Amino acid sequence: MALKMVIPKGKLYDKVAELLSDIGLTLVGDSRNYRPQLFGCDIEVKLLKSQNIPEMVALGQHDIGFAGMDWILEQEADVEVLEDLGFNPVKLVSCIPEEWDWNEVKQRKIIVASEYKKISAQYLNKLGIQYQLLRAYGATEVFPPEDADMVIDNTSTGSTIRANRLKIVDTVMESSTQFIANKSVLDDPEKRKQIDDLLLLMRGVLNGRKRVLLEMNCSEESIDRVVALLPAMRAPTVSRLYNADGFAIKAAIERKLIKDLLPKLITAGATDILETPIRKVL
Ligand SMILES: Nc1ncnc2c1ncn2[C@@H]1O[C@H](COP(=O)(O)OP(=O)(O)OP(=O)(O)O)[C@@H](O)[C@H]1O
Ligand SMILES: O=P(O)(O)OC[C@H]1O[C@H](OP(=O)(O)OP(=O)(O)O)[C@H](O)[C@@H]1O
Repeated sequence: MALKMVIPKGKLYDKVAELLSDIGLTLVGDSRNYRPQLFGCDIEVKLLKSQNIPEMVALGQHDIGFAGMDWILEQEADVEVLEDLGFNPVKLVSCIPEEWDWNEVKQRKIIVASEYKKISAQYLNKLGIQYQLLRAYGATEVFPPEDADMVIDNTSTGSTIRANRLKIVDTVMESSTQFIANKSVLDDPEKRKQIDDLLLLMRGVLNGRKRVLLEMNCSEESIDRVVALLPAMRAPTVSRLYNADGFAIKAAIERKLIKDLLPKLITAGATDILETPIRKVL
């Protein structure tokens, strides 16, 4: 039977669609079609609001899906988290009006607006303060000061918090997009194999995005200096140049090291340096 996959519409969609495309599965459908086709495999796809996904996967309506960790925890969804994809990172923060003193606010009973009722209650209970929770349905940051004393909401750039003249008092949790599965589906050997294969390819793509492939030439005299600079996955590949003195070197290097590494390689004697993206590391 076809594997059933649920994909978040909204903010999380683009990164998930890009990942699927990078593993060779292309989503086809217009933006109002919530049942796109996934070409290249036997997987049935449906789009849902990301808040509905953890519950639907836990119930077994869908075998696998993608959802923010915030909504997995908020719904206490009993799903298997297969991989933290790291996409769309946010922090859930508690905020009060900019000019208020948090130590004073803590002393009285406060009204707290949030879309995350369970996570908020757990946080506020831990603080040991008196509160009343108000379920927000978006635009949470606009509630204070007239309609609430505090908000607990997600933030990415912080611009919505600043624009509404709020300040952060605590980080309640961090969240990013997770690849999840229904727990009992993993007991089905055929579906398990399909899911494991998807996971292998996704991890290959995520690892590939962290690295680039560097190729360069160098002379006999500089080879030891150049190789010593290369923090390759294992050891760099070194081969002799045909009909010439010197070597060709190839190594997969962490992307974040490249900026500092390239000038050092040139100083050490590397020439003809090529940097290319890596699609997958398996
Ligand atoms: N500004 C943001 N940047 C990155 N991720 C976000 C941001 N806002 C929310 N998210 C994440 O997106 C998921 C869905 O949140 P939310 O309901 O706010 O967005 P949406 O349903 O995609 O958007 P909308 O309600 O505007 O259609 C959550 O897991 C949340 O953590
Ligand atoms: O830190 P920032 O980069 O400003 O992003 C955070 C804001 O983005 C989301 O709002 P959204 O645009 O989805 O509106 P909503 O509050 O109506 O859900 C979220 O709920 C925050 O309000």
